[in-house]
Amino acid sequence: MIRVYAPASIGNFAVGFDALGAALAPIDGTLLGDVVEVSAAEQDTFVCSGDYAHKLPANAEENLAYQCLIHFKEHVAPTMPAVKLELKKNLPIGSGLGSSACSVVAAFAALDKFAETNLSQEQLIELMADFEAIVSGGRHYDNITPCYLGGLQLTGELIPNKSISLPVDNQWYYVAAFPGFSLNTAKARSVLPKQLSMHDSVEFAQRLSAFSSLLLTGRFDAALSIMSDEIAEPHRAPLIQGFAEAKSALPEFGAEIVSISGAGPTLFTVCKSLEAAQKCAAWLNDNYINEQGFCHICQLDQLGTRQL
Ligand SMILES: Nc1ncnc2c1ncn2[C@@H]1O[C@H](COP(=O)(O)OP(=O)(O)OP(=O)(O)O)[C@@H](O)[C@H]1O
Ligand SMILES: N[C@@H](CCO)C(=O)O
Repeated sequence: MIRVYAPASIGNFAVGFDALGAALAPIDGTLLGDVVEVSAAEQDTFVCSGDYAHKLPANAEENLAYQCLIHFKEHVAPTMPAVKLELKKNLPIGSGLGSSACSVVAAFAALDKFAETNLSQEQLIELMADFEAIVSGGRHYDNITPCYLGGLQLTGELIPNKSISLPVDNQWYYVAAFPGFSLNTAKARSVLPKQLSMHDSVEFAQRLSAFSSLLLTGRFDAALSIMSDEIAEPHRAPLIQGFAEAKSALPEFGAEIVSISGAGPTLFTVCKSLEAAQKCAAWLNDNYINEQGFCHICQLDQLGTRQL
């Protein structure tokens, strides 16, 4: 049997709309992500279990992990014998934590291992991005590649091998707070402007290229000083109850950056010490999340998708 874990991720990472994403590892060792198990069976079987299974359509055909299995059998490994594929759905849907990417990445990585198809990294990433595009209302890689490869990834169609890994300060801590309600990614994309002015396009290019270069040359504080989301956050913040209040309250507790993870409603902070992250997490627990929400202090998951 093959068992694969794929981690949650922060899409956009503030400065890189659709182009920069980071995989998350809670520092308490919690596995914040989906697990897919593939084993031999008499006939193809799909099982969806886990804390958030009941939030997905009851019909297997509408489940992305099952769709990955069908696609894999039809187009990648037609001679693969029958399997049982179980998705343990541990991430909330529409959370901004790359939940659909997690299922897709875990499913294709597990199937590739089980069938020994040895797809190249780029082939797998393309396949994963095709499926992510089905539900999110746009083809973007910023959950797929960090989830698959780990770390912080500068990623997209134009980029050689689809992704370049960027370093971060290993003293940075990230607080990820899911408030407990969902925000559909396609809806959160529909509120964005369809076009950017010349000024905004140039500024976006400058910010992302400078941020990446500063990280690559180890100038981490300078990178933080220009880390802000001028593209998506202003349009999405009004959709997320409590975000504006959190954004103005958290710097007092040591948050260097407060922004939206992916399409939201998960909020993330970057903090330069564990103590600051703990204070931010305490505030978020008291003020941002409801009974269905959760909050984790994280560092980056450098391993990405792996066999358990
Ligand atoms: N295995 C799956 N995991 C997540 N969503 C799935 C899955 N299978 C089908 N879906 C459907 O795909 C849609 C995912 O919606 P959406 O893109 O808003 O969520 P998301 O990927 O969880 O968001 P985010 O990337 O912000 O975490 C939902 O309609 C959900 O029912
Ligand atoms: N970059 C995507 C991530 C979706 O999780 C967006 O912001 O819409």
